[in-house]
Amino acid sequence: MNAYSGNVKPALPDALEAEQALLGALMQNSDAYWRVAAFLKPIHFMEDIHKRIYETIGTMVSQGRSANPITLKPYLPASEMIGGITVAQYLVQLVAEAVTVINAYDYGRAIIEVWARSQIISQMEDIIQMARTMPIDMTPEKIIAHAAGELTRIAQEGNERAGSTKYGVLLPAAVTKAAQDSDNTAARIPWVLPEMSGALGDIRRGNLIGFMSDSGGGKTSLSLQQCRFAAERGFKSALFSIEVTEEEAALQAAAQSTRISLSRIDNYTLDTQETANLEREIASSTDLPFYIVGFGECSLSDIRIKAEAMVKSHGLDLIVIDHAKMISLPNPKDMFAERVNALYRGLKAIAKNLNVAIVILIQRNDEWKGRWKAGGSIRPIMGDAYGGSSVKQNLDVWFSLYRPEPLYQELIPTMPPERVREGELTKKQVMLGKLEQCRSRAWIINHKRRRGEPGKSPEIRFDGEYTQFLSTSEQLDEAFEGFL
Ligand SMILES: Nc1ncnc2c1ncn2[C@@H]1O[C@H](COP(=O)(O)OP(=O)(O)OP(=O)(O)O)[C@@H](O)[C@H]1O
Repeated sequence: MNAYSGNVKPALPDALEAEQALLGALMQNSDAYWRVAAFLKPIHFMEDIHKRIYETIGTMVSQGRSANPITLKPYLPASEMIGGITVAQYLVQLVAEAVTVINAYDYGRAIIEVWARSQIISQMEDIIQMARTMPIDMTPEKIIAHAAGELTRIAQEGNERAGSTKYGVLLPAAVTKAAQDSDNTAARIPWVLPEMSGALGDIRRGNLIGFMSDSGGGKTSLSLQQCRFAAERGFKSALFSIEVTEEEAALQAAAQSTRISLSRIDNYTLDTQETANLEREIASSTDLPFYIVGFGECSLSDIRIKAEAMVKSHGLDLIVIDHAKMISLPNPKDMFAERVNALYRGLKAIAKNLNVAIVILIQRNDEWKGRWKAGGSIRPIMGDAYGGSSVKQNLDVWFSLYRPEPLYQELIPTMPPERVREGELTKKQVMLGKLEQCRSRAWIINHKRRRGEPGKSPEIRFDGEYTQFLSTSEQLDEAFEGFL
């Protein structure tokens, strides 16, 4: 291929072809990006236009979009000329001449090796120059230290690029990091309720956490509590609210922390004491790093842009997104399940790239009603998720908030009258008994925990007046679990 010869240094001629072959392969099959993404960065490319193309491909693929000459064109200087053709024509040519996507990893390795060689050469030229001229503020020791530092930097890229560091090299670093993290309380964000930390472990940066419940189950309520709780401990937290307005969310958070009835705040029918408490809450929340970000209908890339801007401007530790069903799905031509998976993959990529924890709220579907009619349990299972249980693979932690009270309240009026023998209870009476048993009770059901034991289902409390979840030390015992 000779459409674009660029300014490759004669001593290192092979990078250009590898760069072209890799970009062509990535535009043929965007999934191949993940074979190189862990070690290859735009700066490793020699050609400036290749850096831009690779960076743009990375952004699009991370958002779950496919990257090809058509979709990339608006983000590149398409009409600019290179080697006698436009950038748009060059993209098409790269795809047409791509040999295979199977070798994407090898092309990536070839690119970074040429990068490392050129870095070594240029560092050595600087060192030689420094040793020859010996500037006034330099000593041989300083030159050696500088050279060692630069070579170590290049070598570290080498380790990363291999993507296959030896166990014996990796282990000491992993042990040191685990020890540092265990001492470093700033590395992990605690859950608002100790029962949740016990069942789910602390919240870790870079993780994508799925939080499922029925509509009205309490996702928004618990999320507001969580964000405020984390912010009080210095973790910068944001609720990306797609469903409720910023003002509604703020009032609900205030009801929780002041324990003023939410309906009284909503209607502003407050007594003097409540007004004073609300004023105190306003004063004490001024410096709290708790952000409520209102969205209309939005896409994954809207979320990425907002999150990135917030990370850059004031830093961010935790983002809760309310909720998955409100985000428009990428890749309209694909099957539904594949599109939902692309959404979760994109969210995971944002969490990892920005080093923030993301909690995505997941609406539970109504399939439990069919199970109940067939005599089954109404407890949430993974298949109840919007998008199905396959979303599990992109989640580091996945739990349900199970609050049976509103579910029984919904079912009981639908039950037909029934004749029973004297002394026996109708099914409706049995259900009413269950409803009484689960008033103000809720459970955290752990579906998946990448690091730790799954399977715990601790009980918590819900106080509807303030839409506030509270701690309890009780566990869901076997007998009660069967009963529900
Ligand atoms: N402004 C309010 N006034 C009174 N009760 C409220 C208010 N907002 C929420 N609630 C109640 O709090 C409970 C939990 O609601 P929440 O909005 O947290 O659930 P959710 O899981 O986020 O629901 P959805 O998915 O439908 O948004 C529900 O029973 C709801 O009726």
